Amino acid sequence: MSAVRVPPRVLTVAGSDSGGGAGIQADLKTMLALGVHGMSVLTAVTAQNSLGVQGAWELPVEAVRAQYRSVVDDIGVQAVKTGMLASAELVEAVAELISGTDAPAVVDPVGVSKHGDPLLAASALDSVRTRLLPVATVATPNLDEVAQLTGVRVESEDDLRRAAAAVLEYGPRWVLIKGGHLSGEATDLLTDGSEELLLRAPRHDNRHTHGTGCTLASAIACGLAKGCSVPEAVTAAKEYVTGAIAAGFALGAGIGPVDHGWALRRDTP
Ligand SMILES: Nc1ncnc2c1ncn2[C@@H]1O[C@H](COP(=O)(O)OP(=O)(O)O)[C@@H](O)[C@H]1O
Ligand SMILES: Cc1ncc(COP(=O)(O)OP(=O)(O)O)c(N)n1
Repeated sequence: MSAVRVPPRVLTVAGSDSGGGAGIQADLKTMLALGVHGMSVLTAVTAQNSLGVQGAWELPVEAVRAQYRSVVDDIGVQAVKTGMLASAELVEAVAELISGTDAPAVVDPVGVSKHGDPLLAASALDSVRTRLLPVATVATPNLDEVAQLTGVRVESEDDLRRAAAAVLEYGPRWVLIKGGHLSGEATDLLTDGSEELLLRAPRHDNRHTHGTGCTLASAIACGLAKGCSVPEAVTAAKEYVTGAIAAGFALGAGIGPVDHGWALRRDTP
């Protein structure tokens, strides 16, 4: 009789993207593609498509707490990933829940969508700095989020180091500064303040990049849940997101999604 295999379990705490390219939908697709059991705590609902965000509604704090407790107290988690948290109240509640959970946390401090639509209230920035970043195993800000959180503007690869140092001041164990919005190669910097890893990938000339940040952060959480070190998990996640961007496809009239299924097709003869 063969033993029943129980896959690692990963929880995403994030908002819904009705268009299926980012948010909870991107996270769960990434988790399926990378062989873990994905679970979700919904924080907000967005009406969203390839053209932008047409509306957003956050959930009550008690609904977020209840979902989290249902999952963690019964099923258990090997890693948690956070995305859109919308308000200071939700940021603080989620930070408190994570601090009481014995699992690594990947914090994607989502601020605005690719189209410039706000996904986090300006009044929540301080809670992200002082409550959420300190409980992160890895924080994954993009360049706009770094500027919002620290005031550091990144225009070159050298600036990535200054940005990373500024984010580490808030207490995450590691920070991955995503250089996807820089010109040239798609270079990200991972550091814990002593070890440093520059992750370079060719820039794909593909406009269908909706959901890149959510996909990368979820893939990191999957690696951590499988027992990888942070540098190993980030290296594998970068390879996954790069492939997903290369295979991104047109949907709607605007920016289409990355292709979460590309690795499944590669791995399935
Ligand atoms: N056109 C691209 N080609 C290759 N990699 C990219 C491209 N755009 C973004 N990336 C990579 O995708 C990941 C997510 O980065 P980014 O798009 O900056 O995040 P966000 O979606 O949070 O704005 C990073 O690893 C970044 O380097
Ligand atoms: C509901 C929701 N959450 C997060 C985002 C931002 O996703 P990201 O992966 O950073 O991708 P872009 O929106 O920048 O393409 C979102 N749009 N919606």
